[in-house]
Amino acid sequence: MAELWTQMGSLMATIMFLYAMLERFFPAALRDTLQIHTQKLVNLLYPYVQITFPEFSGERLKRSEAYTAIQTYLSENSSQLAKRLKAEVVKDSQNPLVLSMDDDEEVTDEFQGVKLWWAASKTASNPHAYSFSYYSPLDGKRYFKLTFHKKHRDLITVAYIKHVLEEGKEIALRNRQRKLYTNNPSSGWYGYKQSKWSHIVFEHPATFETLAMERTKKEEIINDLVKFRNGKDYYAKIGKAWKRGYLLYGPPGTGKSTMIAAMANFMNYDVYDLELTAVKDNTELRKLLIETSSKAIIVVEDIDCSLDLTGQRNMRKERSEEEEAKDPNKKEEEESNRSSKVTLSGLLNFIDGIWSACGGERIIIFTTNFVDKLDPALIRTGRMDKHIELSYCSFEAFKVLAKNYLDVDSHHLFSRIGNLLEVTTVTPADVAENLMPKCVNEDVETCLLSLIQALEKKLAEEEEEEESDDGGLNEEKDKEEATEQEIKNNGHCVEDVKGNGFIL
Ligand SMILES: Nc1ncnc2c1ncn2[C@@H]1O[C@H](COP(=O)(O)OP(=O)(O)OP(=O)(O)O)[C@@H](O)[C@H]1O
Ligand SMILES: [Mg+2]
Repeated sequence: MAELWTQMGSLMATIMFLYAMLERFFPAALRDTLQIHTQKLVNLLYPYVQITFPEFSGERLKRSEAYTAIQTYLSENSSQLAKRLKAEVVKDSQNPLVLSMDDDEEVTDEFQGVKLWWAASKTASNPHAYSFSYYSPLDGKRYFKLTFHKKHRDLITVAYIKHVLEEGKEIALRNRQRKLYTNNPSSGWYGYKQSKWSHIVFEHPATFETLAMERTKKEEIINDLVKFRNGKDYYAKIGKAWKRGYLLYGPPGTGKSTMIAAMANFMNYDVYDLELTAVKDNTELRKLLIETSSKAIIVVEDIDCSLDLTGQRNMRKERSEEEEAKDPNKKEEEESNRSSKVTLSGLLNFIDGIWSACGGERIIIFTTNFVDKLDPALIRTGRMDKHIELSYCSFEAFKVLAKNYLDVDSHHLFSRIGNLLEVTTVTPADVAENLMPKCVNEDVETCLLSLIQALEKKLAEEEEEEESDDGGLNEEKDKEEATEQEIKNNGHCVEDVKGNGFIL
């Protein structure tokens, strides 16, 4: 291919030279005719179209998104074909060292049976140019050049370039280092380089495989997520924003937070852990939403506690004057807290208002220990599309934990554990804690026996509790019977303020 270009190049140069000569020595009328014929000759001899994609574009010399996407696409798809590669350290990537083709290198690609050529090039640098900018427009600029036969013009300019840009962005997203974000208090939003969200690298190891849960339930959730991920066109067709809400509910330690991590890992999404109590008002909530990216899970943990802000504020009002005199700054701070209010309607707007559609491909998850406490408006279908209950440890869930912690699929103690799990209410967190070897040499049997011991203890406690509850009931019953008897014997009975019956 390179040789072909060289030959073509010299031929073109010759034609151009002849054309310049003719232009100089021939009259205008003849020149026009010659120009038309020269162009025809050029088209005949050079049937290729070239498109260049410069690295920097626009007045502010912003790095072109198209260039970055093409570079990523070519690194993944064609870099193994290139003979000369360059290695670059890329920030925020899972694989920090990325290989791409070097300057003046060339690779081929194929699209729907059509062959195309990509070349990485750089314009000659101007030694006399002087600019304050590191990427001077006058200096050597990098660009990609795409060459293809003119008969495929429509296919390439529309479908192929779209495919390359989309694929490039998709690869970059796949290879990126995922982040766990948390919202900053708004007092810090306006400082130098301060943003609304702070982040760290998201590295939670939970997966659906390690999640202790019934297999059918797990599969149902996975299928739901897959359907959502592939549903871009479907959501567009039905005119619905591309987002989905999950409500995870259940007692503490049943795996709600673990499931969120497993979902994020499965979907390859970032996680935005929204601390509602740090959000001043509905406007701030909206601003936070706008600054989330797509392919993200927005989480509000313990939604029942987060929304109960008014109660907390009323309590603050009751600070004594003495305390305020001691610390006037604190008073100011509390005043500002008092003025902060995220309302239920603000939260509902956050979930499915008009702004919530920006960005797309987002999952919103609420967690709670007390599903009955939530306002029905918050969790109605359409808002929280799927309600998932995480409950006490079943035998099936135990088997997943045994595999995770002890690497065993079966054991003669399993049936005893199964029987105990049927009659006790113990969380996967408790089971996991007991399965964890306490010392280096602890074997499987010892760990399982320690779990059995813990389960038996829990069962005994529950039985004792039940008995004492029954005892209480019986006591009450006896009291009632005695009162009735007294009435029969002596006359009327009224209750005092403490509820103790006494006889008139
Ligand atoms: N279903 C589960 N599968 C695997 N591990 C679990 C599961 N449930 C709990 N665990 C273990 O217990 C620990 C606590 O679980 P997790 O934080 O997910 O519970 P939670 O339901 O979010 O509790 P809370 O309501 O208190 O926030 C986890 O670190 C994990 O090791
Ligand atoms: Mg949790």
